[in-house]
Amino acid sequence: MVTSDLGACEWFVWDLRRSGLIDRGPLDQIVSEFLRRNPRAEAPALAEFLVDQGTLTAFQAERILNGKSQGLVLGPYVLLDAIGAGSMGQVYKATSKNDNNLYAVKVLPRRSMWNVRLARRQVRSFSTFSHPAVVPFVDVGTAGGLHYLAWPLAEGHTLESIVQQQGKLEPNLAAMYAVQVAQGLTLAHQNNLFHGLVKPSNIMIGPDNQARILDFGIGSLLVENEGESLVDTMSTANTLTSGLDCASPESIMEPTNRTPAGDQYSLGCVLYYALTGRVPFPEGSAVEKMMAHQTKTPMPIVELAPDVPAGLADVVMRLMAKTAEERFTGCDELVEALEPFLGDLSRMPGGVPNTHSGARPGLSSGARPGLAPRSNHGTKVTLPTRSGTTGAAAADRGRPSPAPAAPNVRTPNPQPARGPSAVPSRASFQLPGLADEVADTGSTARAPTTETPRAALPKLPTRGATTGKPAAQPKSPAPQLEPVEEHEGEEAPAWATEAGEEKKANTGVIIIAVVAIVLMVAAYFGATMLMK
Ligand SMILES: Nc1ncnc2c1ncn2[C@@H]1O[C@H](COP(=O)(O)OP(=O)(O)OP(=O)(O)O)[C@@H](O)[C@H]1O
Repeated sequence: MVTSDLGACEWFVWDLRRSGLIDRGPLDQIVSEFLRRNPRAEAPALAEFLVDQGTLTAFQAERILNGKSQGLVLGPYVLLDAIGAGSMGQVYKATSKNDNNLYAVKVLPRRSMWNVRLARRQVRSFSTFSHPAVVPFVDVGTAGGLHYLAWPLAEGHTLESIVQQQGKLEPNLAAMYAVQVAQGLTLAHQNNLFHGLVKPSNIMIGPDNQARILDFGIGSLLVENEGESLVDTMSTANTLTSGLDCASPESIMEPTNRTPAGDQYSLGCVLYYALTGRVPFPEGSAVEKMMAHQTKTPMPIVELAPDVPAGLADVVMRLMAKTAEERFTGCDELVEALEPFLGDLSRMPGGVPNTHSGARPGLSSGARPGLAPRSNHGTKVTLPTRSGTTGAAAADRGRPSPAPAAPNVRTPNPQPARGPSAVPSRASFQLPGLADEVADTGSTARAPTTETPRAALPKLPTRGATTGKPAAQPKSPAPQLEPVEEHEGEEAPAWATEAGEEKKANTGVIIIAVVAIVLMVAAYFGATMLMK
């Protein structure tokens, strides 16, 4: 097809070709067929047609209509949708051309400092073991000036969102999730990997009721130091601040001091949150929270949740001991300590996962072929085998439904048709119903996740609405990285650099705030020491 045949759709088709989403032959075939039947069609109509018949996802179509055709293919990953924005960057749902599995791909803003060699070493570490509770860090790369990290896509809802919506959990359910996480951590620790950022938003509860630890690998990379860290200091500061509610005292004093014992402390905070519906130190500024982790005892669990067994509350307090020596000798000992509180889990909706199974039903990508079998890591808990999976929670995270795609079209399309669009302009186009769903990488707003909509959350046993304060403080918008390193010869996708200028001013303020926080903490402890 020659360009002149494309009419008003010309720019869109050119951008689509440039995006790399679809091979040119099949694309031209589909477009010429569409224009033969709709000779006066504008770009939005063509985009809608491509979405309807499964060639593009709504996310991809909107990007291209808005002139953001680059960066939709990163290495082997074809971005399908935006999942959410964290402190380091934007996370996308993607499919890999290598294996057609679904992945969560975290894209760092352009020019952020990067040490791919260290990250690749991390990836190799995760290839040596496998556990149902560990979502492994499987890939890193750089494409089109952007750095990306990949994990298999985990289905379900984060523990944070479940507690925010449904309130504190039944003690035995909270204990079960803690056991699952502790089992995963045990194996990771045995493989010389710690997490470093354990918190409720990093625990995904699958439709099979299996807890899965997200973001494995990031914490280690933040503390790696071979002259340069993985990411620039702004990214590190953002990530550390976002994890403050569950940060261990020692990691607050020295951010590179992240250890298995620190993971225990953080898991203690997570368990406290699940049992009470609030984090241990919900009040105050970042500095006050940092000090509270150092010096204060959280409100007793029994005051917030009288039905939590005293022994279980004791386990949480031991996990949250101020010094590493006072905590458990390891997460395997923790599993043993939690075992008596599992109670009768067989009546749980959706059943209970068989924690001894190597299968990973809630991971979209499944187990990686060639992984070593899961080692015996001293787990003594035997939970009843689950009788069935509700599956409801997986609805919007599932694989793309087979689409009537054109032959040889590379990208499967999981998006249903969204109805007619009346918005003709390239600059403002948004497919109906998606107006606020997609955030730019450069945006400071936290985009919604692809979690099942709140109304459709699986009904987990809880103890009614949370009393007192809200279950979790709404997170402040994630500040973005200041570009610190120019990668010569790499073309930056437009969508990755937009709004960068606007954020430079904010970054300066954030740096000053971080420095001020550190100085205040130092001054506080200096004064305390002097008074003693
Ligand atoms: N492997 C994964 N599978 C499914 N969803 C994921 C995966 N990893 C991350 N997500 C989701 O992507 C979104 C953004 O994650 P990200 O880790 O960047 O931010 P966060 O954990 O919410 O915050 P922070 O960056 O402060 O830790 C979250 O909703 C998270 O649940």
